Amino acid sequence: MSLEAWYMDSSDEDQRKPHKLNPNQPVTLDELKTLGVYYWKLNADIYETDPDLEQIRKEQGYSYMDIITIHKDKLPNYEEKLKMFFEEHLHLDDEIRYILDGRAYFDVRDKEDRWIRISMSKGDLITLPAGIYHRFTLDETNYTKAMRLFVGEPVWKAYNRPADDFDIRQKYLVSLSACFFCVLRDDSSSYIVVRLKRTLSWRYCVGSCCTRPSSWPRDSFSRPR
Ligand SMILES: CSCCC(=O)/C(O)=C/O
Ligand SMILES: [Fe+2]
Ligand code: NI
Repeated sequence: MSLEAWYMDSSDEDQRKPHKLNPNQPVTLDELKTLGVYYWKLNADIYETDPDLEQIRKEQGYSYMDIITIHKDKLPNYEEKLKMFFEEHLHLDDEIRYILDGRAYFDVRDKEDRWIRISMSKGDLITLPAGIYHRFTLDETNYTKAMRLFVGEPVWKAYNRPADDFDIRQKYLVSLSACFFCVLRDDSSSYIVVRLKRTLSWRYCVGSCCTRPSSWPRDSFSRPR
């Protein structure tokens, strides 16, 4: 099964509840991709030897890895950390998390500043771009075990909102706007537009709109660095 995401209600009830709207307003992987959020499904039963995970780590340069267990009996300063994780914040680097067991929610802001809740369970690997406002919470099962990946030495520092003056935040906002060729591409599938897109946009666009080379599978969410 694929990952599930939805727009959140605005109730102050327990953060661990799903907080779906009524009726539910789902968010697709393609919509998440336009925010710079990428997703892979892996086999977490074989994470120690998984060639697919190895390939992602190699391609994306995720040289650092550790495992965090978030449970009241396992994580020192559990309550304090959960509170910190649920404060709206950004990081200067991508946040890459692979759920090995249990469940959790990542909430991200969309372009209109609405909260999207991403439900993560065993086998889900997600990347949140540097500069995106987000937060994390356990769900009502109160347990998850996650692999944390990082390019180079990890920097865990979180900057709580407001952090709009940070360069990384401004860069992220720029990356949200689609380039001319991508707008053209989405409006037309004619041969000439597809050719234009292939020859120009991937080379020059800095946006999250055109980050997938044609050789990559349609359902792959990998992106070149
Ligand atoms: C599943 S790891 C804990 C959450 C975290 O590290 C973080 O930065 C949330 O935004
Ligand atoms: Fe683009
Ligand atoms: Ni974070």
